[in-house]
Amino acid sequence: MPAESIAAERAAHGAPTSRRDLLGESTRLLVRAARPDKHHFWWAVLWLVAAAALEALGPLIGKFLIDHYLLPRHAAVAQIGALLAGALVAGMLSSWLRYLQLLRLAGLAMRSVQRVREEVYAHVLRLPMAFFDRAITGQLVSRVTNDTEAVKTLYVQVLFVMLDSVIVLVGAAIAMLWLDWRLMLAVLVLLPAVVVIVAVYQRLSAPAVTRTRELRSELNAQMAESIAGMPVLQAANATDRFRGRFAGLNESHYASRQVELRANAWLLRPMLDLLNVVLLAAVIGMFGLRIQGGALGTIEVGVLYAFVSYIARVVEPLTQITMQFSQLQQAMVGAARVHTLLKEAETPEAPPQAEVREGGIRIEQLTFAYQPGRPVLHDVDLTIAPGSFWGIVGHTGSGKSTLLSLLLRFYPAPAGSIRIDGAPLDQIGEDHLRDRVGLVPQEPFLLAATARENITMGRPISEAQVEAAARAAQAHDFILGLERGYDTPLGEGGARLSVGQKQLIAIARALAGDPRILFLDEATANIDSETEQVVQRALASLRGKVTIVAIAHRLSTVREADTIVVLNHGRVAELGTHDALMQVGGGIYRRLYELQQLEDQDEPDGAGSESA
Ligand SMILES: Nc1ncnc2c1ncn2[C@@H]1O[C@H](COP(=O)(O)OP(=O)(O)OP(=O)(O)O)[C@@H](O)[C@H]1O
Repeated sequence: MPAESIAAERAAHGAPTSRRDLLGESTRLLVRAARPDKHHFWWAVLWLVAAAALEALGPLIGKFLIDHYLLPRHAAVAQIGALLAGALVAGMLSSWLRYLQLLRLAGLAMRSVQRVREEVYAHVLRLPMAFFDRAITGQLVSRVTNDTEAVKTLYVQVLFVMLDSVIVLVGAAIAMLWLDWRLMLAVLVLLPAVVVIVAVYQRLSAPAVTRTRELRSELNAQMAESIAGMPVLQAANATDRFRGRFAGLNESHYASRQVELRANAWLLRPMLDLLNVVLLAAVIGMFGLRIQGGALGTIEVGVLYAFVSYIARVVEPLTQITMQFSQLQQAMVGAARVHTLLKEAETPEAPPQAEVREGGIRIEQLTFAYQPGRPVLHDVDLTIAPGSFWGIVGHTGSGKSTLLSLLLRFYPAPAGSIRIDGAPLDQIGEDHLRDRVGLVPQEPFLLAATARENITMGRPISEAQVEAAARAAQAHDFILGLERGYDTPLGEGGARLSVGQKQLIAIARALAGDPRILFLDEATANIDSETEQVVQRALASLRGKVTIVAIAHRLSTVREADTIVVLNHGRVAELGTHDALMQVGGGIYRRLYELQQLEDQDEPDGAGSESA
């Protein structure tokens, strides 16, 4: 990604804050994830409508009983019995339909969330490295887990409660309209009051809801960071400070939740209860006026009964809808954050036009900047022949890792500045490139899995290939020495192995894909001299078969290289074999080498890590 767009992305990072954005983005996410299950949705709506209609029958039957049998004192047992049985059957049928719709909607909600979670994870795996420069692991994890869980709440609230409430509301409104449209108007006129209550509530609590969510993901982030850096944290005696910081965050989270809850407790429930009373008073008041005017016929007592029942049915769903608002808002914030993450541009996939065949690399006029106007590599020109062994050395910050990242296409280099076997790097298909190019990073990243799984990394690699790679990496013997050989679980992060052994597994993994090019990023920085020699032997055995580009702080690792590049402030300062570079009087390489020799004399154990 060009430096400009990295900066632009950085500026654009973060969840949307305006309410319209939240609603729009959350809805888009919900609809998209639920689309494959839309037939379930429509069935559920159908069941709900039928259930609401059956439910609306209850008060109507009640009205009929009062008007036709109770008030006229007409004891027609059979008819009354039939009406009561009808009400019972309608009630049972309605419950059964609700059960059916619940099954459909719950299934839809869970499958949709499953889809969202998988999509988010797959998306994160395809994001460019520039994204991870600014991403905070804990927050990212929080998006994939907590925020997708919040999306489920959204489905549950929107689909179960809201949909149900709206349909019951419409059913009751139709029944009231049929009974007495003037009374129905009196009830409806008061309904906008609910909209006002909800709007005021939202305005008061929305910032607190967003902040609560942010604080929760900060809590997660701090927890993740602390666990990852526990040895440093304890050694630096920083636990008290971290505990204090965590407590501070936790307190802010509590305060923010309090603001939300207060808005809920002071505004929502009391106002809605008040509304209920006002509605009842309005209906009863209208009846009172009619009595005074002498306009009340006996037949209207049944209507009064039905209205009082319906008002309860109207107010309950409204209460439900508004009471859910706090959770709904949290869920919307979560969904919008998931949506924002999904909008992050993925690494553009090159249409596979070219292939890595022999592993020759040509770098031409390569200039690269992470931030606009601050290049960290300048006019780098290198031609690396297939099968050759190159070392890259230089002071800290001279651009070695950046060069490697560009060669690995973790960041896009300017068009045409890097070619592999004559083809521009960006024209090589992603899968093919990753198959043909292996990386051994400085920190060997091992999965909590067996030695074999750590080498194959899920690729379809035969047992023979795994063993051949392990042999080439000089890892075969120590793996056989483990109690279950290749099937020995290595513990989390390879906890059971020494740093050197982990590094050899990482080399075996890189070789198992049968790469044409192998990059090593300070692969010997954390191992002792003895293990370094093992790595050197492994590299020597690959000479002529695989192009090797190794960044090394330890110059002994690349001493035997065909060519050593010395980078200085992002420029190629020196280039040649070890012997040639040692001849350069006052040269950087020679100074670095002599310095290291002095250090090695002071510290004969080298890096001093455990031996492999
Ligand atoms: N992701 C990044 N975003 C912004 N600047 C970066 C990034 N990575 C490295 N830099 C900057 O680029 C310059 C070169 O860094 P690079 O990591 O390539 O050096 P290096 O030679 O590998 O150093 P070291 O030996 O310490 O690993 C440094 O000034 C560094 O601050």
